[in-house]
Amino acid sequence: MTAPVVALVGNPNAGKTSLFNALTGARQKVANYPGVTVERKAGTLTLPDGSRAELIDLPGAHSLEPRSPDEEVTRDVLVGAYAHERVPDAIIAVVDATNLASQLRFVLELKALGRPMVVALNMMDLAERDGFFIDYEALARELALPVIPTVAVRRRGLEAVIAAARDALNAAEISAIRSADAPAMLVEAIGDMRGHQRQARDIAAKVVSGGDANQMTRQIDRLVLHPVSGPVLLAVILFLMFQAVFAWATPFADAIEGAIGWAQGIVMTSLPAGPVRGFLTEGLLGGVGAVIVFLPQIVILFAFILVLEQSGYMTRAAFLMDRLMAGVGLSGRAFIPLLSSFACAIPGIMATRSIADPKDRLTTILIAPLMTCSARLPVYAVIIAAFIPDRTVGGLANMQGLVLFGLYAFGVVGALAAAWVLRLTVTKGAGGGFLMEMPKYQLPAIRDLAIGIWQRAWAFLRRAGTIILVSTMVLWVFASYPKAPDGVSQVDYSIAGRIGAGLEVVFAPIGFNKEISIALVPGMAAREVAVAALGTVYAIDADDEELLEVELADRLRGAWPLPTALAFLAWFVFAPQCISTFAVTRRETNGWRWPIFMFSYLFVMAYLGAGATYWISKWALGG
Ligand SMILES: Nc1nc2c(ncn2[C@@H]2O[C@H](COP(=O)(O)OP(=O)(O)OP(=O)(O)O)[C@@H](O)[C@H]2O)c(=O)[nH]1
Ligand SMILES: [Mg+2]
Repeated sequence: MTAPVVALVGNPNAGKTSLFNALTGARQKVANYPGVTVERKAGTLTLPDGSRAELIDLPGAHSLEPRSPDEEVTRDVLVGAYAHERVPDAIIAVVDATNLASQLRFVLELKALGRPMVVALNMMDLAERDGFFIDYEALARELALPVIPTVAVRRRGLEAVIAAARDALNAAEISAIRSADAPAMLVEAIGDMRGHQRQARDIAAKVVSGGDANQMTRQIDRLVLHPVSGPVLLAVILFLMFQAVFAWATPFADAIEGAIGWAQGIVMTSLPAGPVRGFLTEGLLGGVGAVIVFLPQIVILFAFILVLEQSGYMTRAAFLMDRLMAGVGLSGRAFIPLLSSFACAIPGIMATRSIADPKDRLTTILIAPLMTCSARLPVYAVIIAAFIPDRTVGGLANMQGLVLFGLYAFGVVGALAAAWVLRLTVTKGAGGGFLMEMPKYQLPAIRDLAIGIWQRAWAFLRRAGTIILVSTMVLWVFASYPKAPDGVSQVDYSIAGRIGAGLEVVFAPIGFNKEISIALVPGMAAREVAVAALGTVYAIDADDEELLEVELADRLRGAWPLPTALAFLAWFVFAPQCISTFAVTRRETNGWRWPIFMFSYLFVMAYLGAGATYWISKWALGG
């Protein structure tokens, strides 16, 4: 017999994924805002008798009538709309105990599907904190379902949930359920929306007493959402974040840099000159090493983002930005996907599945790459370190941090401008309103934070060890051969140099030299590769001593005029993203049309942006 399938279903942000992770040992993304999970995820649940079940985590939904692509997934899984997938044999309905009154309706709807079901009354700790008293035994009687109080993040109530799920599976004649006509049950389940609503209200009135939903949350929000103090607070938080990225990272980055230099020294003294030594010092340590130096900055940036996500602040930021976003025809819903794009555009584009309106969603997908993904941080950081003085301005702000903040801001402004134009042309249509429940505030759990940071750091290092390493290796070969005769620059003479010379024709008008033109190509594989590529290209043309003594930033400072450096930064603010972004755009929009459009418009924006930066700064500097 195949293992039975159990699905976790419930309203957004009720704690389904937290429960899923606790029950299966998975580490799927959990965050304190609705719409985190947008696809079906499966794991294995071990039942008390040692047998196994497949546990499925689903996107949050409000009902079986989907309002957005992610809610559609939930409905389709429940009714078995996917040919290759079995209808779940049992449902664990996850309910946020502090929002029982509004979430019970969905539970009643699910119950009408006629599948064996267990209710996990989650977030009981918060219900207690807010002074609710919930008579869950009475609730079980009213629903005629087992109700288990749980605290997913403290692993409370897990055994009871598993036991109840097993009982539900055992009691049911599974084969009979499997053959039941799920779509017909669905029609019936949705049919009685009004009745469910009334019944939900009646039940909640009977079993919930006391409690002031979210009193603390309301008090904090008075400050955080205030028309004046709200935006000020948001600006302060963002300012601190970018300052910290430079200020706190420096000692760690210096240590990593030191270690790389030390390793280069060892390789040089212990290996004879030749391709192996060349690759190790110029490609691996000079190239990939130049990227790894930015690990501390990535970690700091993510620590900030994770704390903001977990605390519940992110949705408030979305709310504060809503006016601005509505002004360019975006819905407030677009905020979270755009915010995720600061990590990487790929999860950002996936997160647009929680946007109901198709044109709204398409616009958000198209502008997501303009949000500065973390892969661009190394690019910005190396140029800033080389060209922007490490000075304090106005007594408290570090200039490098300010410039970094400015670059992120440019990306956002570019995105808003692009959205505005798109909304008037290609994705014309009415914008949606702001429909998003505000999550309760919570202190982030240290363990979750640590896991989140570790996952990001590890993902970065893995990229360095795979895609960045391979691209750098290829580039090193192309830039090292054929061998140049004495007195001729190796890079100029190499294959990469000749390709670069060809590209330079295109890029010279915006101030780019041959080395930059070479670096842009592998930079398409992953942004950081541009840094690795510059590291490698300049290392190949440096002699041994120079390689050991001079850091990449200093080498760039010697080689580039300031307008070129600024144009290079501007290019990366707008430039078409990596190949993976186009691949995911193709998947989410079902075709090549939109990814090609995306590439083209970003290319034009980057070219014009970099060109304008180059010529204006050249003129301003009197060149
Ligand atoms: N205090 C407390 N917090 C919880 C509990 N369960 C989940 N959380 C928190 O609630 C937030 C939402 O949890 P998720 O597991 O992402 O919720 P979800 O139902 O999967 O949300 P979507 O995927 O957006 O539908 C996170 O910040 C969790 O840390 C709980 O029992 N008690
Ligand atoms: Mg989830």
